[in-house]
Amino acid sequence: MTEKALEVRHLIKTFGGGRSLFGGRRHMVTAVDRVSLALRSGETLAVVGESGSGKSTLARMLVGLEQPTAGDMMIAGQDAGKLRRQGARAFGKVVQYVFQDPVASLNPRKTIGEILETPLKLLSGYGADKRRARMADLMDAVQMPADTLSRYPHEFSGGQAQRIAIARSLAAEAQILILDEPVSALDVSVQAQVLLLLQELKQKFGLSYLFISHDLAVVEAIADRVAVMRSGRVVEQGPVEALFGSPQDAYTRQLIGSAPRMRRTDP
Ligand SMILES: Nc1ncnc2c1ncn2[C@@H]1O[C@H](COP(=O)(O)OP(=O)(O)OP(=O)(O)O)[C@@H](O)[C@H]1O
Repeated sequence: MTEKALEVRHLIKTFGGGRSLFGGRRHMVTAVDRVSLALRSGETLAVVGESGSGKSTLARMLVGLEQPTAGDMMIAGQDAGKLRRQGARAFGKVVQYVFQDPVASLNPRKTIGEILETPLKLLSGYGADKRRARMADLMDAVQMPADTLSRYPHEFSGGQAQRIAIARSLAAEAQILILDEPVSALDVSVQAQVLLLLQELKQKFGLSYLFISHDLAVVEAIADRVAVMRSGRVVEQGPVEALFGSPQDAYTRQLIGSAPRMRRTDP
């Protein structure tokens, strides 16, 4: 893999503008405003900021759920748009997205085995026996029992469901994960366990994480570097110790000042 897992340059996304049905001007929102940042291979880059600062829009553009208004996006050294045009298979083998609400992200009508089967069929090209073995390995990797595969999403707690969603994101053997508030819906004690699991998986499989969060305690526990967003802009970025130790920007200082702390979860 190239040195940079992800890179965006001067990325802009505006919503609205133009004329409404009734002829009035629609209010324009610049959700992402000339953002430049890079996720290096093997690191966790946290993007942090209050609600509405543009974090999710940034993540959604990277995986093609939103189209940028302007700017460049590179994924594993390739233009993101070009990579996506190669199809879901090519794209899914490079980058995966993990959602905030794990239970809602799993199809309630399918067993966990069926849920994992879909990306394995689409992305791995393995036969049935190999797929079964791979599913058992994935459950093992996320520390869930093998009988998980025959059960349904509603049978699991939020933390267990997020482990399963993480297993699904690993099925394609993509090395870049975009984690959009992956522990925000979980209790604090469960958050710590899932963060520890993410750290272990990152080391084991050589993953790179773009970790979106509004929670500085979580970010301090998991990130190598942090980018702070406010009103669509990156106001400060740097290594986690430097950013928390001596924040340069007034807004970063204010965010840190009002946040509870959490211990780091290095395995
Ligand atoms: N589809 C959309 N149409 C119009 N405005 C949007 C759309 N999506 C996001 N926005 C606006 O863009 C801005 C950034 O939103 P975004 O969801 O990216 O922020 P966020 O930091 O992820 O917040 P949250 O943590 O609440 O999700 C907000 O002002 C939001 O209202």
